[in-house]
Amino acid sequence: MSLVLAVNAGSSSLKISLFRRSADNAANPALLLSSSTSSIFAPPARFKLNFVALQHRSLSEEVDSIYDHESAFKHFLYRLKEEASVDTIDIKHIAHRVVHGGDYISPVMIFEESYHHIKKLSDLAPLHNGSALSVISSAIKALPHAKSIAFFDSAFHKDLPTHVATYAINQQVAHEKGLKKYGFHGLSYAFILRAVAAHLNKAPDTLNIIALHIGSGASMCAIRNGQSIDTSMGLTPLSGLPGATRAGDIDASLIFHYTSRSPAHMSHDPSISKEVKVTEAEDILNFKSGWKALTGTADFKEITEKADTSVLSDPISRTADPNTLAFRIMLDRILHFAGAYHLALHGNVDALVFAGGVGERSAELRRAVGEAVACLGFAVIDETKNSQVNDDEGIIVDIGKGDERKRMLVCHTDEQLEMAIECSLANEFWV
Ligand SMILES: Nc1ncnc2c1ncn2[C@@H]1O[C@H](COP(=O)(O)OP(=O)(O)O)[C@@H](O)[C@H]1O
Ligand SMILES: CC(=O)OP(=O)(O)O
Ligand SMILES: [Mg+2]
Repeated sequence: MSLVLAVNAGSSSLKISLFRRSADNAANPALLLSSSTSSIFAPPARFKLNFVALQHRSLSEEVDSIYDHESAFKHFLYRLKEEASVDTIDIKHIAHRVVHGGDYISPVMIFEESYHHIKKLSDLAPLHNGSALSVISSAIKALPHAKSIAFFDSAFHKDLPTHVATYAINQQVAHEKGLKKYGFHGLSYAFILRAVAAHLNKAPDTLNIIALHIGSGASMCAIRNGQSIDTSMGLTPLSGLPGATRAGDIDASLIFHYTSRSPAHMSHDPSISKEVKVTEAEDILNFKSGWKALTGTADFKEITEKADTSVLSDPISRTADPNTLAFRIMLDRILHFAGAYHLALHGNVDALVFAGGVGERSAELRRAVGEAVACLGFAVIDETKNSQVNDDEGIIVDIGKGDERKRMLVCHTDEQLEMAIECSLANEFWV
């Protein structure tokens, strides 16, 4: 038996699915079980395991001993041994989501060289690559017979137009240091493209999509003829939309002012800029910002429940309530990119697609975005369909009122399944 274990280390979660590959139907790996550990850095972490092959028997527990991705992975292996009749020797491949691939534009087997390449990129994805590597090392130790393969988030954006990928800085330095827009959430966008193409019965390379992946990390992507032509994250997953603990786009100078000790000190000491340590700046912008910094919670559901959504359509709202403000900021930044991507696609858009933990679950955010983009010719959201979207529905849910205008869709994105499909189809990994 050939089993593929697909492991997705997100910034706040570890999602793992186990698939069976059959050689004569490699494009459709069969899901055997799935697991998710959420709130990894907001203890207690919640661990869930769902045995699809066993009438969906499931297990859900709070686990005090989980405090990072590696301990979450170890807990998964422990539960796999205890609860599932899976012989781990049958796990022939482990597909790992790695957020930053740098120059790697297709999946690679983990050997010493590729491991160090990913490690070198850790500074460019501080919430991700290190966590993924800790899980990769742990997996190699626990399942030494299996091939570990890295699948990169950045790969989907490999053909970004040069003018989109280039920052307006000294180009010699940019080339030497690889300072350009890479873009992330690519496994999710590849899955969304695949799923929307199947839903609309169109070839992926004819599809134009504005995709929103809104989770702890949030980004958007303009897809033209099946290819990413722009995306909101950049050199690192920090830029673009705010996230749970990420600032998103700011004036780059802000960080120098943020970290200065006091205005008096600043005006008298010309060497003030030397005080700003890169690590401190990154720590602030990646871990101590975002909607958690605005409201005190990383849980967008709680923010939505407390926010006063009645002020959303007021263009000059001056709300000071933190939850309303956090919601309003997300909406504002999403609309900023939606407008830009609509133009980049010359208004020729098949669908706007919501995905990610927030995108798939926040009917309020979808409603607010829907009301705003309707003026661009998108289908009006059917509130009954919108409020009834749930995790158990099909992969794509059409929440529009059913006309043939630009569609409004929700996609239950599945980065693990995307990796399993890509892994199963890649003959070079099966020789
Ligand atoms: N019902 C909900 N409404 C709004 N946000 C939600 C809901 N359920 C979960 N979320 C948010 O989804 C986010 C996690 O998204 P996810 O895509 O799973 O994260 P990760 O970036 O770790 O992959 C969390 O910020 C959580 O608060
Ligand atoms: C790239 C990124 O931000 O990923 P995640 O949303 O899984 O944290
Ligand atoms: Mg994620």
